[in-house]
Amino acid sequence: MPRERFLKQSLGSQFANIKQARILVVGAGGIGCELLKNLVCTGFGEIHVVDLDTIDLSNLNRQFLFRHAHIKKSKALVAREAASKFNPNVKIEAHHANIKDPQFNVDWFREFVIVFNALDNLDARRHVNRMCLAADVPLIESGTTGFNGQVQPIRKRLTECYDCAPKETPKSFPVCTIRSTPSQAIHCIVWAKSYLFNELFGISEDEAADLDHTSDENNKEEIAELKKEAAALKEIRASMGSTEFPQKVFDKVFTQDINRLLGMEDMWRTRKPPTALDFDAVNVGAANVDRESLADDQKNWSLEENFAVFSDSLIRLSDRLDKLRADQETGNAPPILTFDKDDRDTLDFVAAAANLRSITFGIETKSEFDIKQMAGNIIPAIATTNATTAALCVLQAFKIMRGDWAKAKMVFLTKSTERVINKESLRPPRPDCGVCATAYARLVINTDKTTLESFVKEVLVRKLGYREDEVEVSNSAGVWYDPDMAMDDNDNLEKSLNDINIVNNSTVIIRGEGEEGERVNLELSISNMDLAQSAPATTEPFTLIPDLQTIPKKTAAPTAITTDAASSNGHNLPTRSSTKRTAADADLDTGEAEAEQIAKRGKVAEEKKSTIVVDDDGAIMLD
Ligand SMILES: Nc1ncnc2c1ncn2[C@@H]1O[C@H](COP(=O)(O)OP(=O)(O)OP(=O)(O)O)[C@@H](O)[C@H]1O
Ligand SMILES: [Zn+2]
Repeated sequence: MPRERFLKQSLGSQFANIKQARILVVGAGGIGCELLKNLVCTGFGEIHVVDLDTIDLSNLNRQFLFRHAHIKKSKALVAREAASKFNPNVKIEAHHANIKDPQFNVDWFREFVIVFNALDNLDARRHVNRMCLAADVPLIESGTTGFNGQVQPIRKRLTECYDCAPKETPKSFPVCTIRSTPSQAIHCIVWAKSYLFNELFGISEDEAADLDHTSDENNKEEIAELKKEAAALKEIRASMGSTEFPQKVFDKVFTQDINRLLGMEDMWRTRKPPTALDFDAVNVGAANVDRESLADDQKNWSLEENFAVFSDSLIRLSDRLDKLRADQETGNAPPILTFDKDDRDTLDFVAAAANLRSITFGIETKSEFDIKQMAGNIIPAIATTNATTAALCVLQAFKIMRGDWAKAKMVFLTKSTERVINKESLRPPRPDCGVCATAYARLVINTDKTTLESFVKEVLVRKLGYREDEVEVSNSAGVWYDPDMAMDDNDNLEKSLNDINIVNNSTVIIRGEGEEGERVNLELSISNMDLAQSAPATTEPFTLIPDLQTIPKKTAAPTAITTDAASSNGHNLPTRSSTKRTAADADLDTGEAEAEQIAKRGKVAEEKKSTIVVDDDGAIMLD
């Protein structure tokens, strides 16, 4: 069959392995669709794809496995149907589910040769990272933001895991900035979306993720006032549906609250004070607004136009909530509305309210189009970036399938006039990573005579400094001791290590805390003292090799770097290393080292100023 012949020609002896391989793709979105197509065309034997979502109109421009007729259908199931047409020899299993669901347990992960992440959020990425570490399966992590893409191969013990490097988390804003002293359009957008919208139609502001309450303690008085303001707004919510409702809301947030703030003179010593708006004055002007012109979402609306959209969307949303209430079955929680950038009514309200607030604070207003990007944390997803990143994932997978981890690389795609694709060598695991760090030692001990109790008390507590009530002992047969099994009623304590499968040449995992906090995991390889030929002479009933005194402490999962909420869509690319690396270390060097590498690769085409390098994994780099 020609398809197989071509694949054999391009992949050589590796094709047989690829044909047998069972792999997992998590996410069937922008990268996932491209990846699935590549993997299917490459002939991977069995591909599982997991996605929890359904297809949306806005996915169709880049998630090319989906068509208009598929809107509202499961991404995973449609992706399977569409991708299997590329190569009927490949078995594709689709799971319309959350990868965090319990059926996708460690044993399930263990069945795959490689796992590919094609996700869009930190939480799911972290989960898959942990599962792959636990199952000891290689993971190829990938992500894109606009023109930037990144691919990171991850292997337990060998490379950094996803959590070894700090990750960007969406920025949150101090409550006082949002509620009292905005100075940028984004502050007013967050106010409209997370405060005003939620107080009127949703759940209270305390739940909003983009509000940071850490400095509340230092601003106790102002926070108390703000709580009163919110309570007064809740009372106004009760008059929803009445003809006075829009004016009541407007008066409250654009007149009374602003006047209260103006009364706090200290606040405006170094800042430009706001100007309260007057409902009647603006209302008169709004009568002449040409409603047709408001359809243009790239235009900056005037004060009156914002007012018209504000009042109109307020009525539309109130009617919707009223209808939901009327249709509600008794006994259920009261219905609420949630902001959705693609929901015209909610977007109109947030855009107009944000702009009216900007006007009161003398901040430049934004078009509805811009506000949609900022409120929805949208970064344009670029089909070409996704396609290139997916292709780079497969190239890394080939190396991993060959077991050639020395050649596997972290790959970066950037919008650059120099080199578009850059690579870095993979780094070893961070020794104190809260997720993947593990300490290793050999324990020579008499497994017939030592009981679990003396193992915990002598080796773990006395020798290694673990706390008896904070340590867990497990091996492939299960957990034998953990803090919830109190010393007194753990039936295993009297058993010998042999009896609980802690035998010669087996591995025991220790997790837990010492006096100074949580320790990285400890993996002990057991040698039975009677059988161990090299057992050193000792007065102790056991020997640790090396003679560990303590186990390093875990650090918290690093999330130190934050990014503007308006410029992150949760793709959350790990940042490219800023540390200088030696020529031998990195593949990015210029000068002699690079010339040597290029010469080695041997396939250099030079044309005036530009250089094309065909890398050993087939990637073409354009200088
Ligand atoms: N926990 C999870 N389990 C399974 N699939 C997930 C999980 N979290 C995210 N996904 C899926 O990962 C995919 C990521 O794709 P992508 O980044 O293109 O996002 P999108 O939601 O399709 O598009 P956009 O966010 O740009 O509108 C999505 O299809 C999403 O449903
Ligand atoms: Zn790690």
